[in-house]
Amino acid sequence: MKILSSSQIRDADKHTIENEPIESIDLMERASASFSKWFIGEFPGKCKVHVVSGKGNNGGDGLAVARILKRNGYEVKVYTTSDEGSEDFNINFHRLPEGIERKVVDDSLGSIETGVLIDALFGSGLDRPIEGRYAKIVKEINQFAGQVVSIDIPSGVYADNPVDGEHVVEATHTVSFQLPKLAFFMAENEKFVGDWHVVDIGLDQNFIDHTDSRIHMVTLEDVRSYLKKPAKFSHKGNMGRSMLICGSSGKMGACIIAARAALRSGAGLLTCYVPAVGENIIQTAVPEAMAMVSTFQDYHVEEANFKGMDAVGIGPGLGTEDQTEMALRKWIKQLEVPAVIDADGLNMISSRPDILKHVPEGTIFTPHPKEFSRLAGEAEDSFKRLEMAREYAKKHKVIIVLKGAYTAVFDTEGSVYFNSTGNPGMATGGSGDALTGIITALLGQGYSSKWAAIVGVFIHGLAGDEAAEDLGCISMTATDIIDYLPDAFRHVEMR
Ligand SMILES: NC(=O)C1=CN([C@@H]2O[C@H](COP(=O)(O)OP(=O)(O)OC[C@H]3O[C@@H](n4cnc5c(N)ncnc54)[C@H](OP(=O)(O)O)[C@@H]3O)[C@@H](O)[C@H]2O)[C@@H](O)CC1
Ligand SMILES: Nc1ncnc2c1ncn2[C@@H]1O[C@H](COP(=O)(O)OP(=O)(O)O)[C@@H](O)[C@H]1O
Ligand SMILES: [K+]
Repeated sequence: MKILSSSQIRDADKHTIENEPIESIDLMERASASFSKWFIGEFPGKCKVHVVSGKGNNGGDGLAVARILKRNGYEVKVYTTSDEGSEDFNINFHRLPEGIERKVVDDSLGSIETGVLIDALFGSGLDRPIEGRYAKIVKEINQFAGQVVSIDIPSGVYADNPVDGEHVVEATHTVSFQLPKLAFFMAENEKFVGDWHVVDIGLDQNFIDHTDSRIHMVTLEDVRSYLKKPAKFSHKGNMGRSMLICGSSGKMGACIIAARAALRSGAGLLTCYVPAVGENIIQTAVPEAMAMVSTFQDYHVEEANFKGMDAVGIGPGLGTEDQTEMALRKWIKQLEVPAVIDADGLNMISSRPDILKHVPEGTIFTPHPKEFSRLAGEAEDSFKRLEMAREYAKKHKVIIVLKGAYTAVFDTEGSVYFNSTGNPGMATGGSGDALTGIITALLGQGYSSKWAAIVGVFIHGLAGDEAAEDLGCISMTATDIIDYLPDAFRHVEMR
């Protein structure tokens, strides 16, 4: 699914009006009906609804929603900041039926104690920080004890840019029209956006498909169409010979997690290259994997032999000893197969950036934001980090998997793919190691680097979601994510 900017959505809006054709007021009615349908599903008890409308089209949506909800049996009160506004606002203002209490407010809504509040103050037309009387209204909205539902976008949030004002609505839910907005994927907007939902308002899909956007959200359908089905005559030798270079004294757990995740992701033959301390551990904990053992006891020093491998994963539990760093340099120089580099592997590259020039094109880096800032520098906000990661991936010809609540995969051409699975239960030690194992296994099975990363991240999050459903976010561990990988793969395979 594409993510379009505000101006691209406005173009889609205009195009739909001219080509469907549909009157602008009827498109507003369709959007408001879609919102109302969502609202009625979410709040089936006919609660009291307070609709706060600004004078633009977002406010116009609010007025139409007020009318539709009233018709559906809700007790509705409307607060407008003006009795006149955009053309479609005016039409909907006059369409408000009897029985809806209405109030034109200056800087205060008055006391609102119960019910649900709908925020239709500002939408995608916001072009400056909220101040003055509007700021006071936003303050009151945020003091309201009940749930707040924002139409299209919380008032004060920009779709494509960081928030720049102090006064921003903190919604419980945001119901966005047609597509999600880039702002929803940014960590600092979580408290404004709340849970977000998308409702279809029938904008021209063909126009959207032909609109040039390099920002995507990965859906189940995308992953389904890229998931490789094992061939009938496949055998362990052609399901990928993968190697994980991992482990050091005290960090063998990372290696076990990555190895188990790789095996649950279809790795045909898996070899774990470990320091001597890890031999018994890995052979006992993961009997399906072969062990290649370095001569040194506690950490990696040796040159690994990648001969016959289809894919390599480097990083889980490696540590950052000087000798391991020298070994990493050698491994990278002799890499001839697709590789994923994680954790300490990335930290060593950060401290010795000259290693970067030896990293083959298409290698996957999987940093969390802290590791990314070590690689590329601190970012002021998530929007800037997105641009930095995009530039980094293009410049160094690597795939960046920037991990977080919405993990983003950046390809070498400047496109970014936001993941749509996963949950806070995955914020637990070892879940990144599981991801490295999954991606290594997919690389070994012949997925391109880009799709190994996109599919791997999606499956990893989906396994986390399945685990959370049974075990809850608080108790689940990285091992649980691995245990639910079979469910996740089956879920994607199901047609
Ligand atoms: N295709 C779609 O997605 C569809 C979209 N639709 C809906 O339209 C919404 C966009 O509507 P919109 O363009 O009228 O903008 P909106 O946000 O209501 O603002 C209006 C005015 O507010 C003002 N203003 C701005 N900032 C301000 C500030 N800080 N403080 C004070 N005032 C400020 C500014 O006027 P100014 O004061 O500058 O003259 C601006 O013109 C969209 O979010 C969705 O809900 C649907 O109806 C149909 C299909
Ligand atoms: N709140 C969250 N929602 C969804 N996924 C998350 C969340 N927090 C963490 N994750 C996922 O869990 C993994 C954590 O990886 P990482 O930070 O490397 O942890 P570790 O080093 O402990 O393995 C990433 O894939 C990340 O996307
Ligand atoms: K709004």
